[in-house]
Amino acid sequence: MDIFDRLKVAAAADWAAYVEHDFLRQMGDGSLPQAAFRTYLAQDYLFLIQFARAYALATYKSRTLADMRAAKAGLSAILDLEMDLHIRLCGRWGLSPADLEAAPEHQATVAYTRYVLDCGQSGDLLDLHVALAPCVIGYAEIGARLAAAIGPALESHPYREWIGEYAGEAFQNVARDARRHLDELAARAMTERRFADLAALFGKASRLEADFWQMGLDGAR
Ligand SMILES: Cc1ncc(C[n+]2csc(CCO)c2C)c(N)n1
Repeated sequence: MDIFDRLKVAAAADWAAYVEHDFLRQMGDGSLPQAAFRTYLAQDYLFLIQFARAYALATYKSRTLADMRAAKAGLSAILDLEMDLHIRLCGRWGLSPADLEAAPEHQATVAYTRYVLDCGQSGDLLDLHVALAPCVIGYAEIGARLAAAIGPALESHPYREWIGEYAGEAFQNVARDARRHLDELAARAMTERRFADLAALFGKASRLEADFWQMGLDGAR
C-alpha cells in the first residue's frame, strides 16, 4: 500500500463523504440541478486561485530541486491547464469572466482553501502535500470512476465536459505524478509516529471537499 492508500483507509469515513457525495451521484445520473453546478463552478474559480497559492507555497517550502519541480508541476497544472479549461467550461454554462470575478467567496471555499494554506504555513512540505492530496488525486479518481460508470453514454451526458476533463489523460497523469511524489516524500520525511496526525489532516481536507460539494447542492435550493 502506498501512503495515499494508507491515508484513505485511515480516514475512510471522511473519504467516503467526499467521493460518494450526493452531488457526484446526481452528476453521474444527470439529475444534478444546473444551478448547483453553476454555484460550484463559480466557487471553483475562486478555489483554484487559492490552490495556485498553495502550490507556490509548496515551492517555497521545498528544500530539494525535485520537490520544487513537483510543486511547480501542480502550479502549472492549475495555471496552464485547469484554469483555462475551467474558464471555457464556465463560459459554456453562462458564467463570464466578469461574473467569476464578481462572485463573493463562499464560507466553504474560504474554509477549505485557507485550511490547506495554513497546513502549509504552520507545517512542513509533507503536511502541505497531504492536505493537497484529496484534491488532486481525488478528482482524478472521481473523474475516472464517473466516466467508467457512464460508459459510451458520456458523449451526450449533460456533465460530459467536466467528467471528461478529470477522466482525461492530462489530469490522470498529473494525479499519478502527484501520488508518486507524495509517496517519495513520505518515505523521506514521515515517521510512523506522525502518521495519525497526517491521517487527521487528510480526513479534514476530505471533509472540506465534501462540504464544497454540499455548497453546490445548497446553491440550488
Ligand atoms: C474543490 C476542488 N477540488 C479539487 C479540484 C481539482 N484540482 C484542483 S487543483 C488540481 C491540481 C492541478 O490542476 C486539481 C486536480 C477542483 N478543481 N476543485
